[in-house]
Amino acid sequence: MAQIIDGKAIAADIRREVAAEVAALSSTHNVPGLAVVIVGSRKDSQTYVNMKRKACAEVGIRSVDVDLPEDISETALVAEVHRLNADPAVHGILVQLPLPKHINEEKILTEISIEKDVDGFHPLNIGKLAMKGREPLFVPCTPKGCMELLSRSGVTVKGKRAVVVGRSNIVGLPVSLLLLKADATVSIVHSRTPDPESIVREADVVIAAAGQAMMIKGDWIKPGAAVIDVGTNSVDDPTRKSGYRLVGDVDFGDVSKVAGYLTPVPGGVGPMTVGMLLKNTVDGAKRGIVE
Ligand SMILES: Nc1nc2c(c(=O)[nH]1)N[C@@H](CN(C=O)c1ccc(C(=O)N[C@@H](CCC(=O)O)C(=O)O)cc1)CN2
Repeated sequence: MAQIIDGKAIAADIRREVAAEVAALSSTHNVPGLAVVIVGSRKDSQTYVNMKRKACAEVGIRSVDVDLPEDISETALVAEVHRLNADPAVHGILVQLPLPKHINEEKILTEISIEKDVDGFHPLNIGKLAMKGREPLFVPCTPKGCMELLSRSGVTVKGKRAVVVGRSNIVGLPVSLLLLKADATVSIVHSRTPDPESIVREADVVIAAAGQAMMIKGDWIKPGAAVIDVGTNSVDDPTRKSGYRLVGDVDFGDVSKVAGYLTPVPGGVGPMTVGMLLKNTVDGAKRGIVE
């Protein structure tokens, strides 16, 4: 049976570490500030933004709440980002994704100052992540959380075969680059890969980020492999009051019989996304202090 990696507990450790750093910074009148920007009223985005704002309050980060209407123009949103870029009390800027269809996401992410890009999505930060010998100012939160879950569980990736399932800009691509930087031998499988099972079966480390509920079965997994499930898919569940439940990209019951390590959904990677955002904000604040 796999050892279950408790993302909630590891994220709580990270929050304690961040809170101690925030207290030290605040004692020298350098309170870290995070702008949390939401456009529109998507329910899932509101949930995530509320989680981020609450987490800031818990660790002592000053959250600057920016709630903008669904029909805001791209020009007005860019102006808002520029205002936050210029605000010395703001050390990090987080624009919750996805944005409404009429706004060019890439344009907005490119306008965020790279020194405040705590999401790590600016093309310059991603570019540096992709280059050997270069380090980005910030690493995207979910991929960074995956690596942290592995290292804090004693799983080394150096010299191992790692397979990433999915190639999104938010998770699949950056986590592949992080694994490569950590000296793993990395393959990416995606919707156009023939016979993905046979490639996943070679992996010592699997990162599942395809967005397909319970796609990865036990017979895809090499015995003893470490499996990190990034999927958050809601499926109907009439036995629940809400009528649904969250499941990952991994068939948890099946894979737990084969894998060496496995993250649950919920309670695995999700809480780490917020933990890493807090950590990035503190790192940004420390970098911004002029002695
Ligand atoms: N600007 C960004 N937008 C989005 C990001 C991001 O990193 N930056 N990631 C996702 C959503 N996300 C954070 O924004 C996020 C997703 C899930 C969780 C989480 O803790 N999930 C819980 C379950 C929560 C629930 O019950 O609904 C878990 O997995 O245990 C946190 C943050 C897209 N947008």
